[in-house]
Amino acid sequence: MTPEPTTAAPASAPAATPPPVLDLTRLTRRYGTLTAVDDVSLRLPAGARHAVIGPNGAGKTTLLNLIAGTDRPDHGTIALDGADITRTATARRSRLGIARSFQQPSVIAELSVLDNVVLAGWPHHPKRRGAWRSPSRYRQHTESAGRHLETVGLADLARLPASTLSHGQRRMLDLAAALAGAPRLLLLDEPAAGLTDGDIGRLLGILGGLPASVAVVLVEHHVEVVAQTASTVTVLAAGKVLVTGETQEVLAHPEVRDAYHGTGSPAAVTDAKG
Ligand SMILES: Nc1ncnc2c1ncn2[C@@H]1O[C@H](COP(=O)(O)OP(=O)(O)OP(=O)(O)O)[C@@H](O)[C@H]1O
Repeated sequence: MTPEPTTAAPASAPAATPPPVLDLTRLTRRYGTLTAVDDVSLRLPAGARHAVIGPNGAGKTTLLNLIAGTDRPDHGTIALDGADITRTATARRSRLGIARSFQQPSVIAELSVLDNVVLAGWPHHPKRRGAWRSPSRYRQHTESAGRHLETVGLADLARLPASTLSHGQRRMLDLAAALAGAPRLLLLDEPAAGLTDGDIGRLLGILGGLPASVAVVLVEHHVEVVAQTASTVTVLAAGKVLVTGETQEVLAHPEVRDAYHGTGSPAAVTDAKG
């Protein structure tokens, strides 16, 4: 049931199959006697919309940390577009196209909303070293940051200090900052947590409008957000993959409902924490 990369090879001259954008092989992370991520394998094609769900403590954030490089596996490998990045530093992974948002938005409160996005995108600028000294490059970069703010609905607040934003707006700013590097792979850690219904509607619109070239790994307790955003899902339980498959199929499975919510009742799925 693991999603495989799609190919469009002509019958006469088979083209090389593109490597998965993300290929996790037997990833394991232990903390003392606890195995937080246990032998997890997953392959995602370019542009995938994949969710990772499971109960609290299942290992979802640890898995994102391993992919982003802020934590290291005890065993297993991670490949991005076919290149092994298991031992690649976090900053390099970021420049290779891995971006993430956090459970607690990583916003610099003293900077303006716009400058938060400018700063986040700066390491990805092809001529970043002398760019502050070039007004045209700075303008180009600032315009690009402005477009990301438009994407997340914060363009009108660009000049305000980020400290003035509500929790929901900070989450959107965190998302704009993650998009600033034009990522190949976007890791989202509970983007709907603490959002109002209105903010969740906005978030769904933003996630639905992400470029097809960006693959998304979404860790989320809010089942509606998972159902509307992800076409495939992995369920983690105690660090292990319980199942990977099509979202509707996986969410409807009684065993998943049991493992995820401790009950097989359908109501518990739609009333999921979020
Ligand atoms: N740095 C750490 N040191 C020790 N134990 C850790 C560390 N990070 C995570 N853990 C443990 O690993 C397990 C998995 O944690 P993780 O945060 O990945 O789960 P999760 O599925 O993201 O949970 P939640 O849904 O509550 O965010 C938990 O038992 C947690 O206490």
